[in-house]
Amino acid sequence: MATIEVRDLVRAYGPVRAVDGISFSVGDGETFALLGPNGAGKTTTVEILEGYRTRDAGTVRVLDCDPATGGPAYRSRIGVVLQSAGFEEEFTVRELVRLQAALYPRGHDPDELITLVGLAGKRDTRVKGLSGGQRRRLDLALGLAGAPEMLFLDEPTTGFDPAARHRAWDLVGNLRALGTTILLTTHYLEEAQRLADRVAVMRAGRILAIGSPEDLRAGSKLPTVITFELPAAVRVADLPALSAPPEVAGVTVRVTSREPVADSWRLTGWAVQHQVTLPDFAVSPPALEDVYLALTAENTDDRPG
Ligand SMILES: Nc1ncnc2c1ncn2[C@@H]1O[C@H](COP(=O)(O)OP(=O)(O)OP(=O)(O)O)[C@@H](O)[C@H]1O
Repeated sequence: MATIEVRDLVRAYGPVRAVDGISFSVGDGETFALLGPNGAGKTTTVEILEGYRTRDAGTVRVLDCDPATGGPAYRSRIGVVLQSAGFEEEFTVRELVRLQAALYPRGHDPDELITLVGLAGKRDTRVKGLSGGQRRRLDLALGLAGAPEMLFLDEPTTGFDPAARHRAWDLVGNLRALGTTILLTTHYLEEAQRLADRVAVMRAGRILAIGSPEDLRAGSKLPTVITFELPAAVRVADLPALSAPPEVAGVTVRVTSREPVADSWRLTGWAVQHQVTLPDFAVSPPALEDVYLALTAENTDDRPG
């Protein structure tokens, strides 16, 4: 069953078609990421699904409701974590989470939630005393306070330090394991690769590609790259013939390989035979980030504005 169904969605701001006829669906319990450069139309799409922005054309169903007409009853079933929520600076973390949870018929226990997002030590701290990353964690706690059936996360880890980001990923992973459907926007491709079952890459209001990160990587036809350090006693000309000529930068050799298995075998077999080591030997298939960069670079943005 689909939790989100979007068909031919259009939203324009004057001459700018911010969302230009997109269609996608998100299954029950699925984590789905919208990716794309600044101005691609992600936030506009998400705000329409949340019921906070009107659409010009197309159909939208979320949790079997039309967000445009669902009103407070619809919004009490969804959780929204915005990029920059304005807080009442004088409230403490605990007071804010309690207030938020009290707005919902089946809100979470505030103390459990505060612990879940890693703010237990800041429970009684006023908002004005929180760091940027701690405020984002508070955003997350507030978005979850109503025990939502569906969660919208708009760039949830922007401004997090690496450890906090990993904790947030674990948290989203736990929510996902509990069956919460999650729609995520992010500029961190590693985050999408880590969290999302499927992603849609948007640009200029359109969806350029949609699928699981693995499907997009496999379908991209981008090459696997083999790298290693050239030992002092070895010249590039000594290396075996490969599917592509090696490129050398300093001591690093890079092969943009079309036959990664065969090239790895040729190189490692050659090294063993000649009793040399190839320091830092690595075979790197294309990452989601490579696919994203190739997709968004190929399609020029000719939209006015
Ligand atoms: N209120 C508005 N009035 C006029 N134009 C707008 C408005 N909101 C967004 N736009 C335009 O619509 C387009 C899509 O914007 P949107 O915020 O949806 O993109 P985004 O993909 O979320 O970008 P970002 O990654 O920067 O958050 C942009 O060209 C933007 O300038």
